[in-house]
Amino acid sequence: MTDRPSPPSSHEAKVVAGILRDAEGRILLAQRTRGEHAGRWEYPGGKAEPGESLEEALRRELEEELGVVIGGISALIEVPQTGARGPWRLCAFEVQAFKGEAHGREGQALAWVAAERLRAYSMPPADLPVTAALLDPACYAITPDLAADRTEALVRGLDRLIAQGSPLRLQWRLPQWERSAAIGLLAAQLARLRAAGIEVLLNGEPDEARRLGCGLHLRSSMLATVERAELYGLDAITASCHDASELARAASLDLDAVLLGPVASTATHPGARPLGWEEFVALRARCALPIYALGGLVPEDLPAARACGAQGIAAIRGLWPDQARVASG
Ligand SMILES: Nc1nc2c([nH]c(=O)n2[C@H]2C[C@H](O)[C@@H](COP(=O)(O)OP(=O)(O)OP(=O)(O)O)O2)c(=O)[nH]1
Repeated sequence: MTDRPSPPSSHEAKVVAGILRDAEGRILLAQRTRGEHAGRWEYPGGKAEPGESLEEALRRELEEELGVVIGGISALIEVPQTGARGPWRLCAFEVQAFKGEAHGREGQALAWVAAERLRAYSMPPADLPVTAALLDPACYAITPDLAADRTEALVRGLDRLIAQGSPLRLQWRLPQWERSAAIGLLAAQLARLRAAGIEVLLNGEPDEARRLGCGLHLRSSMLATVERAELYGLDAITASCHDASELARAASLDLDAVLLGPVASTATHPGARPLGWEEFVALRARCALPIYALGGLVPEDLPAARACGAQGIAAIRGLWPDQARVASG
């Protein structure tokens, strides 16, 4: 587990936002009536006042704006951002219970939206990571770098991932394998992975992913050269990023998420300088894509990752089940 990040700086403005659900599980959005994002939809809330805790601010804002009194809350994600007026942070909370019927007390329109419809609503950029935290897996596993004769070990690992039963993205990356063997095994495994709720992204070419009907992961060298038109019709697309210019490139291609790292030192790239959480936050603040933190991380790092604006963690060792047995057996 990595060291916890230092707390956000005190000069950073905080905006709190609440995820409220109705009896059918629909989520409440409010339409902004003024300012830069007028007309866009957001998770209800507003700016925390000096000296106020985040919970106090959320309680006050939701009472003022919606006329509801909230019960327990839990942190979902914090999204550090850099705006024209300096650094600020969107702090989103799941609201476990509330009293009262939500109504737009400031003249704003409200909508209760089924989770799978959230992305149909135009939102401010900082909300993209919040919506992704609600909808997409927090864990992004990468296949271990097994030798080409280790099919059985790989399939055993997949069996265990499926048995775990938790939502997952899985990058199919087998650099030591013949291309046709790597793709042939994925074609044979794809249906059962998908049936288990595992979303597969092929580390490879757009055409290969299109033929298989799976997602695509772009290595950073490919991120630099790929054209948007080549990505047409693909499921989820992610990319490897290490700096601000790669993040900007990924944003310009409107990718679904990126992997940013290494956050801590990792055996996969022993010579690479770790970013650390502070640098991760600084890079995250300049970009509004969902970002998985990569490099030396394990599931216990998830709360720290979410507090730094990460969608979750991406890992080979940290997420591949029973790695020791796969490596030796
Ligand atoms: N409440 C809320 N605000 C959000 C979200 N996403 C996002 O970018 N924001 C921004 C819009 C505003 O600039 C700021 C919220 O402050 P506010 O609701 O008190 O708005 P305001 O009119 O006083 O501020 P401003 O637009 O004049 O800057 O955070 C979100 O999901 N919920």
